[in-house]
Amino acid sequence: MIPLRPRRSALYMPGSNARALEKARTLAADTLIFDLEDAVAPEMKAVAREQVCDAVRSGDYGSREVVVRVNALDTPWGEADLIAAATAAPDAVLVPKVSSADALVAVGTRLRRLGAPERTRVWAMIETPLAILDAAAIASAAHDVDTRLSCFVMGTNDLAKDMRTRLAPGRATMLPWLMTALAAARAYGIDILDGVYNSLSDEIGLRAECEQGRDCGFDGKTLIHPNQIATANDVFAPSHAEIDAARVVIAAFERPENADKGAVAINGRMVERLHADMAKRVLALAEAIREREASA
Ligand SMILES: CC(C)(COP(=O)(O)OP(=O)(O)OC[C@H]1O[C@@H](n2cnc3c(N)ncnc32)[C@H](O)[C@@H]1OP(=O)(O)O)[C@@H](O)C(=O)NCCC(=O)NCCSC(=O)C[C@H](O)C(=O)O
Ligand SMILES: [Mg+2]
Repeated sequence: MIPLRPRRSALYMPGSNARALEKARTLAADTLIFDLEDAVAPEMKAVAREQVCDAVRSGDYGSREVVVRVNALDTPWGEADLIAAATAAPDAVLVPKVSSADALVAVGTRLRRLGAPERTRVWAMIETPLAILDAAAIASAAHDVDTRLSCFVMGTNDLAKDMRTRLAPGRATMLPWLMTALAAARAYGIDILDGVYNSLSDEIGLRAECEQGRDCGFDGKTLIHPNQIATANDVFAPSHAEIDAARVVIAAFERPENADKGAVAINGRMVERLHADMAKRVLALAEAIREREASA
């Protein structure tokens, strides 16, 4: 089976909030994003950087993936953030407001010169109009090993701001941009996470947006509050019915009588070998989730 990293739920927290960094050690999120950028006031940037790097170095987050969102390199804090992150060595450094592949090359090159270990990957926020227009070129940076690019993260709040778009239920205006970024990510073989849902207590609205994101093809959703984790984990995991159906499809193509067939009928539906590939991915994801939760 293909090894996969579950990223159903990626919880942001302000790096300046020591209580949140502490609490994250016990939360069920697959991914933790320690923010040094927009969630941190300018006068707290240095404190946040130190707290976040101490937290990363503590190694207290078990099987959760740990990501540090730095300030952009062209801000007063970006260089110091990268230096600190390179030493702390999180699973990934998330770069905000990326609008070109060159910006990622600059970050990847800087991380290498700073001696960041290879396992520290680079993730890119897709949250500017230029990033949407040049999404494929930015994603293609994943083929340049120097960039370390392995994941896109949608920044729907910044996108709405820059586009002057209203965030509305159903996200009709946002969908073309979400799907453009998604196609770019898939074309170059990287993961992609959906943007945040700003309401802290509307579980029905959150679930609907998670389901929309899953149906679009996102690997998971970025979150802002612990009470959003269970919903994202539930929606982005294969359901029992999907796991059972995947087993049926795989078994059908393993039968000797189907060895030379490209398509078979199962319960009145055409099933091709591409569906068996999809079914194997469903099982691999379910297994990866089981392993992550077992070692949390
Ligand atoms: C939105 C919040 C400021 C609300 O915080 P608060 O009022 O403290 O919430 P609660 O009292 O309900 O908190 C209950 C307990 O949970 C802990 N908590 C809260 N939020 C988090 C969190 N994100 N991570 C970890 N722990 C959290 C509280 O400490 C309480 O703990 P306890 O003491 O045990 O009771 C707050 O939720 C928050 O700051 N959220 C994250 C904000 C953030 O990081 N924003 C930046 C990313 S969003 C973005 O910019 C995306 C993108 O760039 C774009 O453009 O779209
Ligand atoms: Mg943003």
